[in-house]
Formats: sequence, structure tokens, C-alpha cells
Amino acid sequence: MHQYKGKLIIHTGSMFSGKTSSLEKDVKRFNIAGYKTIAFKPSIDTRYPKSEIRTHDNTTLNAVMVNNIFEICEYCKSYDLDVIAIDEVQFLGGKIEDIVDTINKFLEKGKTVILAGLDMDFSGQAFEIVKELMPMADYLYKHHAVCVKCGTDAWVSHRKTKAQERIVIGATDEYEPLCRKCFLEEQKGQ
Ligand SMILES: Nc1ncnc2c1ncn2[C@@H]1O[C@H](COP(=O)(O)OP(=O)(O)O)[C@@H](O)[C@H]1O
Ligand SMILES: Cc1cn([C@H]2C[C@H](O)[C@@H](COP(=O)(O)O)O2)c(=O)[nH]c1=O
Ligand SMILES: [Zn+2]
Repeated sequence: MHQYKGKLIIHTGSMFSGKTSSLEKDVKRFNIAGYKTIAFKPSIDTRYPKSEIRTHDNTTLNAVMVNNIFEICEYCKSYDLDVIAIDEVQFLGGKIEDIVDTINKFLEKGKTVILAGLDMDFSGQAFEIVKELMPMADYLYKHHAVCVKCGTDAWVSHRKTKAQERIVIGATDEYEPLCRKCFLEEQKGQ
């Protein structure tokens, strides 16, 4: 796995597309290969226990909950990590430039950084931090859920409720993955 030293791996796409599953799989492989790895998750996501990342199909990974990128730096200093994984990166606290600078510093030091995060919100607007990070990636994977209306590759996470605030934590209670065509039809109908 030494070919991933100093490399940035990003898993993005809509909800239910397998971003967290892919991050989990990567982290577990680095662990098997004997690398010092910690997976972090932003404190905003309160769905599951603090010390665990959980996929929609209920597989789990040990995790450390953090408020911002600076807390990840502190862990990195204390544990001299080889691999830093961050789930739900769109919710990580801190200014975009601080997140980008810190990730670049990790990469310059030869750390492997694995990120998973939504590319777009419920309205199809890009999450700014993910938009900024995507061109920096050495390996960029855009994952696709299955559109729940027509069965083609989904494009966006459609919100099923009328809530308009950007952040609403939830799963199938709040969101459904839709392809562009079904999303536009849904919007016309509202
Ligand atoms: N419409 C869907 N399309 C694809 N997978 C789905 C769908 N609905 C539920 N799932 C489940 O979601 C899992 C992916 O979960 P996860 O890795 O947590 O996704 P993400 O992090 O992208 O939200 C799939 O393996 C599947 O079991
Ligand atoms: C689209 C969208 C999502 N969210 C929330 C909903 C979930 O709690 C997470 C995404 O989790 P997943 O692992 O990618 O399924 O984000 C939100 O707050 N706002 C949105 O627009
Ligand atoms: Zn569709």
C-alpha cells in the first residue's frame, strides 16, 4: 500500500451511493497492511455513537468525533498517523482555506488522506469544501446510488420533506436518491 503515501483519495456522490462503505473498505485494508490509521467524523452527525461510523447497510468502523480540522491535527501530532480518513467531510468545521492547507500539509508529510463526502446538497448545489477538494485528489471516485423512482444511476439526494435549511441530518426518512430526470420531475410537481 506504500503507493498511496502522500496521496489524496476522495469518495463522493449522493447519499446511499456507497461513499462511507468505500472509506470503510479502504481504512480496513490499510489496517490489515499495518498502517497507523484513524477515521474521523464531524460532530454535527449525531445519528450514531460518537466512536463509530456506520453505513446505511449497518457495517461499522471505529471513529473519533471531531469539531474541526485542528482537532484532527492534534491527533496526528499525538499518534503520528500514516492514514487519516474523514467521513462526511462536507460537515467538517473550520474555514475552507484552513481545511485545504491542513490537508496539503498532511500530504506533503507523506500521509495518506481518505475523504468521503457529499458533492451536492438536496437542491443540487455543490458543497463548497468538496468542490474545492475534488481537483486536488489523486484518486477521485464518484459513486452512484440507484434512483428510487426509475432504477438508473442516481445523481442527487432529494429531500422528501419541505425543510429548506441546508443541514438536516437523516437517512431514508428525509432523503431519497434520484437521477436528474426524476429529480427535475419531482421539482416540477412541487
Ligand atoms: N437507492 C439505493 N441505492 C444504492 N444503495 C442503497 C440505496 N438505498 C439503500 N442503499 C444501501 O446503502 C448502502 C451504501 O451506504 P453508505 O456506504 O453508507 O452510503 P453513503 O455513505 O454514500 O450514504 C448500499 O450498500 C445499500 O445497502
Ligand atoms: C443532501 C443533504 C444531506 N444532509 C445530511 C443527511 C445525512 O445526515 C448526511 C449525509 O449522509 P450520507 O452518509 O452521505 O448518507 O447529510 C444534509 O444535511 N443536507 C443535505 O442537503
Ligand atoms: Zn430516475
